[in-house]
Amino acid sequence: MTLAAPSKLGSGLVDASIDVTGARRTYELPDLSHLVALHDVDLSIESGTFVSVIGPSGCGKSTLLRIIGGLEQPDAGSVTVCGVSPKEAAAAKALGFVPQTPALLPWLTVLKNVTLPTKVNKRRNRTPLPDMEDLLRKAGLGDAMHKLPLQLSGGMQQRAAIVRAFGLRPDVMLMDEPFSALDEFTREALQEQLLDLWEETRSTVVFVTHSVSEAVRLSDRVVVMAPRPGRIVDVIDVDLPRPRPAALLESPEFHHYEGAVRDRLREAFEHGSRAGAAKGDQ
Ligand SMILES: Nc1ncnc2c1ncn2[C@@H]1O[C@H](COP(=O)(O)OP(=O)(O)OP(=O)(O)O)[C@@H](O)[C@H]1O
Repeated sequence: MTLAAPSKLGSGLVDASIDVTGARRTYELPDLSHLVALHDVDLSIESGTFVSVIGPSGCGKSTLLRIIGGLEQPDAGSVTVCGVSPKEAAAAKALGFVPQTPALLPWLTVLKNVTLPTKVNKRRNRTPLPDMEDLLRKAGLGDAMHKLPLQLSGGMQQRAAIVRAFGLRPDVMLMDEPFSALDEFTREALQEQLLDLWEETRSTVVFVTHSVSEAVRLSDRVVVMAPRPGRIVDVIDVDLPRPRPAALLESPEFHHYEGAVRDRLREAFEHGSRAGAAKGDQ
């Protein structure tokens, strides 16, 4: 399903697309050998699309996310976000980031945590910011907004972190395994809330995950990566209707896409193991 792009971006930039062309990232290791974390990666993401990135551990998912976010530079190739360099996009406050752990400030209430970035970040040409209390209520945190993070479960803290990130109305949202520490049911509930928030904001999302069902449920497209060297081996379009309630996970159509992603992922794992064995890895 192709989603309509927002008519005007909050950051004032033109179009919330992402273009990665021929990106390569090599790390020098302590023994002076080189590890190719990303090898000639090409990826085009249309504005307003939800894209998941999945692949075996060490295949370069987080490296790709960091490069898109401007936190690392590729050794070769180019990256544009909203038509400009990642650093320019970050400076225009077009980028949002949700890490694996919520990283809330422990001495501030949930409400103060989520409103702090909107007070700190001065933005030009921005569309009005959402009512954060309303967003917290929609995320099921209505009764928790005046509590401190330590009084909340891990799932509630991560929900607050997601509200905080979406509250800035970023044009592009980068999410690095935000639900990895949560149990399956909390995870499913948060997927639903994330989709609700995304329906409102229509940010372009790049979401790193190890879960096949999570990738299929959330995404318009699933990018499958393989390691040694880190690269994209397939991009699978998920043509399922939205909204996608939990009941959809039981449907034959959903299982079809899960099977397709799992097959490609299995190949990526097998290739990674062969390449590792050839190099003498354990
Ligand atoms: N700063 C660094 N210095 C050296 N090697 C690095 C560095 N950052 C990442 N790597 C290596 O690059 C490869 C890709 O790492 P990356 O974290 O992008 O993988 P990933 O797919 O996100 O893994 P995971 O699923 O385990 O989080 C890995 O082999 C990792 O050890």
